[in-house]
Amino acid sequence: MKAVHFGAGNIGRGFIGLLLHDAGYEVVFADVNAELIDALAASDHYTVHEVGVGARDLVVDRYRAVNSQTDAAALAAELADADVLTTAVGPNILRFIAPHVLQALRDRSPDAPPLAVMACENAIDATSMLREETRHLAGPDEWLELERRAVFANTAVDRIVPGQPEGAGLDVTVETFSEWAIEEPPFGDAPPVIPGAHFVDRLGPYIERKLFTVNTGHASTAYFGFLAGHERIAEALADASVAERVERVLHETSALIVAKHGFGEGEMAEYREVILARFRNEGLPDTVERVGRQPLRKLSRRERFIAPAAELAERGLPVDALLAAVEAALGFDVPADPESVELQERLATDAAPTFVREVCGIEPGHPLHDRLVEVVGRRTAS
Ligand SMILES: NC(=O)C1=CN([C@@H]2O[C@H](COP(=O)(O)OP(=O)(O)OC[C@H]3O[C@@H](n4cnc5c(N)ncnc54)[C@H](O)[C@@H]3O)[C@@H](O)[C@H]2O)C=CC1
Ligand SMILES: O=P(O)(O)OC[C@H]1O[C@](O)(CO)[C@@H](O)[C@@H]1O
Repeated sequence: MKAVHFGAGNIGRGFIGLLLHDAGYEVVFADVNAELIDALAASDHYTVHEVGVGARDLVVDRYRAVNSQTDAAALAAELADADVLTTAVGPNILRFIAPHVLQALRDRSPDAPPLAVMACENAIDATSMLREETRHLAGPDEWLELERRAVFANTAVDRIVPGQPEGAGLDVTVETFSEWAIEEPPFGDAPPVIPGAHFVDRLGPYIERKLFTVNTGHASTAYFGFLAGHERIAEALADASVAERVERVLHETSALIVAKHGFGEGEMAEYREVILARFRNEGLPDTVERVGRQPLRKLSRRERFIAPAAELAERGLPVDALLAAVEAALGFDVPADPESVELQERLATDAAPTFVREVCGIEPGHPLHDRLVEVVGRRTAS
């Protein structure tokens, strides 16, 4: 069994690559980072170091590595007979993976079992996004033939993998917790066997609960923490004023998850506690700058702040804490993060309604619109 995994970064090596390896797959890492690919190609194993209760050191071996930018032939050869294709590259990068998926399907024997394609990104319906990009490249006639050669399944991935310390090499430090939920129905009665993952009938409730709790909570901690002058996430949450604002945000998003998906209030309270304890893990050298990275993506319509706030506003439920987190996100000024630089430039030039429409995707007339314009207007120059 072979899996080609795009993105040999933190989640790629520290989570998805590890679980595929443990499931018995020969893993082929594909990445555009030449230094990383060369290091992987020159090595025969790396170690995933867990930190937290019950931590273990886990060895990953039997992998190969291909530079997907410069070695198209080797990549195509690996993909042609792969069983599984996964990604952990970032949602904005999926469009660059689509040509490889298309090539893989063109080269695949029509008689081979379908390729299982699973995008493992922090985004709702990331695999569907990848499928749509691929379909678009193929055109309608060819797609009719090619789509039978793959199964596209959405997934939700949860494991905190911080930036790695200098000198760590290929080894990755991760938290002990991990969850990889995969929607089962697209596979019919033949889902791939990945013991570390779990298959669910409906992914929607899981991914929304995860994104609007783990990711909303983490990003809120990062933005409130950044403004309060903290460097690390654990340190930010030790600040009572940050923790209190994060908890208020999560009470709001939990109200949506309870109302929309039927999770119990008690169950959500426990879920929040587990998550906040994960963020407080002192063993994770996680920074507010990493967790707050790419603020424009995080402020977009289907993401962790605007999506729950919009739905709460539509239901007439409170959004004050979420709006406070949005305001904090607008103050994320990190010169090393290109999206943060663009954010600050837009705040200096855009009128608030323009920003709200173009960045947050909220149109006039939406119940969130006027309050969001007011919040953004406090940060814009005009
Ligand atoms: N780090 C974390 O704690 C978690 C991250 N995620 C998600 O996983 C995804 C990856 O995140 P990380 O691993 O943290 O990022 P990362 O930056 O460590 O890794 C991303 C990798 O993708 C590679 N890449 C970029 N463009 C590429 C391309 N065109 N083709 C092939 N590879 C390419 C980069 O070179 C890099 O090695 C993101 O969607 C993130 O939201 C999800 C859960 C947890
Ligand atoms: O690129 P993003 O969306 O910030 O993804 C990384 C986030 O995902 C998480 O691991 C949660 O699963 C957080 O640690 C981290 O903030």
